[in-house]
Amino acid sequence: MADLTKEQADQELAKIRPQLNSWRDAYYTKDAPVVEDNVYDKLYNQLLDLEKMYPELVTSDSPSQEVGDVTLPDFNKVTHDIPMLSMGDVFSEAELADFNDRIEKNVGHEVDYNVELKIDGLSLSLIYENGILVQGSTRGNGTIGENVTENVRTIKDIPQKLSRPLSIEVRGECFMSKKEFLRLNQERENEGQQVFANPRNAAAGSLRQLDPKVTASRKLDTFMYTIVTFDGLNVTTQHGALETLKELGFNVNPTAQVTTGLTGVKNFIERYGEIRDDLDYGIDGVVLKVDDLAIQRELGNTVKVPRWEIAYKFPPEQAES
Ligand SMILES: NC(=O)c1cc2c(N)ncc(C(N)=O)c2s1
Repeated sequence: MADLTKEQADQELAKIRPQLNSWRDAYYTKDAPVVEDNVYDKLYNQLLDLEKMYPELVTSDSPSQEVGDVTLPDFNKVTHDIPMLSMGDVFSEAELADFNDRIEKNVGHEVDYNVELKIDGLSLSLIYENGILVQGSTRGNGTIGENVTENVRTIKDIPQKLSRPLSIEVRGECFMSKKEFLRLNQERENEGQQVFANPRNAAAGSLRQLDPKVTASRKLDTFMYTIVTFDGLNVTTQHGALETLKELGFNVNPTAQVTTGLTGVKNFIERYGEIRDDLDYGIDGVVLKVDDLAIQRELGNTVKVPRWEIAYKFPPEQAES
């Protein structure tokens, strides 16, 4: 490529990057390559030449910054600036009442809870810069997770680009539906491979894959439920955060409800405890979160878990006879 001035190179790159990204997204996320490899490679090499000429023009959403289909010997690690904490568990209504009493004593009044299903999957963090997905990672030990960005790009319900050019982090659960779990295990059995024990293991084994093409061959889903950083967002409650996540293009579980104190929580637990087997995704409990985000911040976290949320756990599902 004849030497271009920096401005000419910048203009060229502004055309080449989105074209390569859309071709790559089609390849990974829609199982539908739209160009021959040699066409993609030719344009990709033009991008590399220009970025070599002017390294300062490399952007985080450039295809050259993604690992692409290289199979890594191991995952790159990421540090969670805000730790991905686990959550306290309770197993009875009495313990739930104790949790509520502690909160009311701490804040001095009754609080609203946002009540959500606890999805039986694995935690996922997604980071967007100017609305572009730049990193997907697992929880890991809560502080150090695995970089699974290329794998995340193959999950169809995760937006590669937000409906607004926001720089935010969001978190949720990656899971495999019971239907996909049965299909995958049948396929593995037909191929003489070991089957997965349950949908959660299958989801973890599919997301934590070194080869994104393997992840792309399995149908993973997500329910996003937390906005970690709120730059450019006016969100004051957890139920408002779920509405905003939906507006931004994320998949959000539709069952969440706001209750005043524990009123209604018992019914929610009983209802979903009864229809649990009919859902196409696994749940292992119900999560109560103080709905007001300012009160969440006031309550803060203990060393290990937030004070403002609790998981009410269902008894383990009866293994299918
Ligand atoms: N470890 C955690 O903090 C959470 C874990 C989960 C989970 N597995 N499913 C749903 C939610 C939710 N709706 O908030 C949470 S929160």
